[in-house]
Amino acid sequence: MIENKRENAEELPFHAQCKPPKHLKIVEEETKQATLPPKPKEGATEPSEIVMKVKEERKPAQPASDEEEKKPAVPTRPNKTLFKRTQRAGLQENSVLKTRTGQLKEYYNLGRKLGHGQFGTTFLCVEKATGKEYACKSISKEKLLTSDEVG
Ligand SMILES: Nc1ncnc2c1ncn2[C@@H]1O[C@H](COP(=O)(O)OP(=O)(O)OP(=O)(O)O)[C@@H](O)[C@H]1O
Repeated sequence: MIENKRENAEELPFHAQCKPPKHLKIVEEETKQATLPPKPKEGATEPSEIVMKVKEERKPAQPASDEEEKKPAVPTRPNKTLFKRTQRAGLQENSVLKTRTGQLKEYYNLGRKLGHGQFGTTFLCVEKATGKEYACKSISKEKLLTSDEVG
């Protein structure tokens, strides 16, 4: 069939005959890469159809490898950590005193509960030495940001 076409092609105008042989070479290379079973060369008369079949067979095989490659690139976890940060008190670890100050109750008398917020509870407390009143807010350590999270 091909040879017949080529013979006929020589009789036709020159510009109409150059392209078909080039397409046939490209299609044969792609079918080999896809390890398709050898097909009769009768399909060679319609190279565009063969190309479509090769692409369709590669699609189901590629999503698995694509997902593996995309997994580390997809920034889903950073978004989750950002979401967690908004749930925290916003206090940084290094804003907490490093030195021991003694027991709170050693210096203050804890009074009634004034109220509570999202991150902790606030109590009235009175300084023993001066009798001055303060609001003392108790925050869970889990609500504090670590230095890693601040970066
Ligand atoms: N100095 C204060 N005097 C009197 N009441 C106070 C004082 N500070 C806090 N309170 C009471 O305690 C409640 C909780 O205070 P807090 O500072 O924890 O509120 P918040 O900022 O909404 O908390 P969060 O930041 O954890 O959501 C307040 O709504 C208020 O009623």
